[in-house]
Amino acid sequence: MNDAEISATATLQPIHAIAERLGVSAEHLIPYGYTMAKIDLTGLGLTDNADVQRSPGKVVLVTACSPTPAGEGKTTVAIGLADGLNRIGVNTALALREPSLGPVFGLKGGGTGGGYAQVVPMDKINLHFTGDLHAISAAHNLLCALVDNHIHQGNQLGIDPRTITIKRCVDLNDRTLRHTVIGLGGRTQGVPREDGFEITVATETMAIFCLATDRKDLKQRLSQMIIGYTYDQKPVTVGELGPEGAQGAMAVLLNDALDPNLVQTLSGTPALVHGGPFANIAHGANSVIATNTARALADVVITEAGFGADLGAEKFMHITGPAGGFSPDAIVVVATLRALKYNGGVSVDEANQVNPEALRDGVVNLDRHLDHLAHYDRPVVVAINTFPDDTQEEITWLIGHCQARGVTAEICAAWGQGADGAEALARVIRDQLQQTPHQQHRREQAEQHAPDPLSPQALAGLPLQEKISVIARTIYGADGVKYSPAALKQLGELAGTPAEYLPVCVAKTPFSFSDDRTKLGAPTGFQLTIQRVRLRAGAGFVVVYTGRIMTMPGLPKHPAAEAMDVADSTGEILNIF
Ligand SMILES: Nc1ncnc2c1ncn2[C@@H]1O[C@H](COP(=O)(O)OP(=O)(O)O)[C@@H](O)[C@H]1O
Ligand SMILES: O=COP(=O)(O)O
Ligand SMILES: [Mg+2]
Repeated sequence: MNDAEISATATLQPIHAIAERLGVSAEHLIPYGYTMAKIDLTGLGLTDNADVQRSPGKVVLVTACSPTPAGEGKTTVAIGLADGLNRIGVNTALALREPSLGPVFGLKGGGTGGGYAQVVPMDKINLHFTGDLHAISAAHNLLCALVDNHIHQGNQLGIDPRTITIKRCVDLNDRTLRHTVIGLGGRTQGVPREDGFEITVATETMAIFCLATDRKDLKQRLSQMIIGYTYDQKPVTVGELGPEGAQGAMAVLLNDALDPNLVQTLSGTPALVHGGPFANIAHGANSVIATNTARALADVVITEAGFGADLGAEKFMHITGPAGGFSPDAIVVVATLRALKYNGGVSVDEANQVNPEALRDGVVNLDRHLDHLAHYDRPVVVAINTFPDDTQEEITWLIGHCQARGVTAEICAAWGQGADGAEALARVIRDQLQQTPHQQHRREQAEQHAPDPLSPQALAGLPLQEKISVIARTIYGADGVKYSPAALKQLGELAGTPAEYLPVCVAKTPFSFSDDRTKLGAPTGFQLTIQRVRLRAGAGFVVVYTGRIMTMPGLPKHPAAEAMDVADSTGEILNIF
């Protein structure tokens, strides 16, 4: 059976039974059908972030080596690991991102795991779910409309239309919308200007939705969003649009979405699935509201950061965690034989074949990710996500390679076997968590030692260009950083302002440590090229765009949409994966 058939034929528990596993009674649920709900944080008294910090659960971050275009199974392993931990008696919940329709109808497919390690009902979660992505798109597009209306109605703020920094959004891949001209048709049609679209998950509204700790913080962050600059180059914020700003109206559209979504895995593990930025063009983790709600309700929270550790895990450490007040108590790095062989120089199609030489050549990619993660002084475990074609010899070799460098490696067969396939990994993680000092103790320890250059506190103290240099050299293996004239000008405008010490969010290809997607493995002798820089004052970070990265993906030659359909008689969704 395929993922959708496994999901459709599974017996799901009523969502109130899943909530009860977290100690949440039905009165604090906002049902979306029988098997999905939002948790009513206000009713539950969990709206104040401080409530969470009292007795928080431990956090396990799932990251990966550099992936093939199909992805290497972080979501799948995260789900399997959570099922495995519950199976061995550890009270565990998941905190994951919700899928974007871009990949669902494009190349990669859904974001609900796979095989017997899925959050379900997979078709509903991958499509409209509880409407959050639509709400975020509407809130962001309302802001864009209010900005152009302000200019049309006399432009009292003196906004220079050529400097508007926000673009309209849609939660789809559509390259033809990257560059548009709006306001055509004469005096009553608005003021003509260049515009374009970003995919919703790349917008600052999505980033703010995922980094806000509560409703008040959400509105504060929204009000700080910079929408453009005046003719004398002063920043204009959302808070200046209209007498009270536009953040209130945006929050109205986001109000219902802000409560985290609750669903279940095929094994009945509670899963909070909420917010969805990608990790190549945004910060790549689910909402801190979902992670902190899960921390308040479970002993262990398994969460995932997108793409490889050079992207999602780095941003989790330096953006998501500090915003949410948490950091990982353990880190799981998903590795697959196919991804390592792909990094060893074979094509995606050949990567599933036995090829010890390519495996040996490509394992340098995993080694560089492990070198990076060692800087965070957390237990790191390699989870080998096994595929049907994998051979025991190559798996044994990889386990031995990891052990030789002092890193525990364990097989995860959750895709094919569900919780059964993740019990061994779950026992390894349980034992690691029992050994690691909890977050508070670790903070005390950190204060006694000189911080690692990649530690959140050390990196936070550096100005932007030094931050970029540390990340490029220490994580990516670059010899240095090259800036375009535009990037240097934009950095110059931020120098001397509070933005100069904000975290950086690197927008980069996920396939290479460099900004050239063809340089696989562990490339050396390269410069990281920064094309442009954008302040996201509401999200509280500065996005640095490298290489040719785009914030509106295109559809592939044969998008997944081509095979999709609905069964006439039953309305069943067909060929979604
Ligand atoms: N062990 C496996 N065997 C076969 N397919 C897998 C396996 N692990 C993951 N997949 C499939 O690979 C794709 C990517 O998995 P996913 O968990 O979304 O990866 P990531 O979160 O790293 O992008 C999904 O279609 C999933 O069903
Ligand atoms: O942002 C990317 O997420 P995945 O790596 O889970 O596809
Ligand atoms: Mg994923």
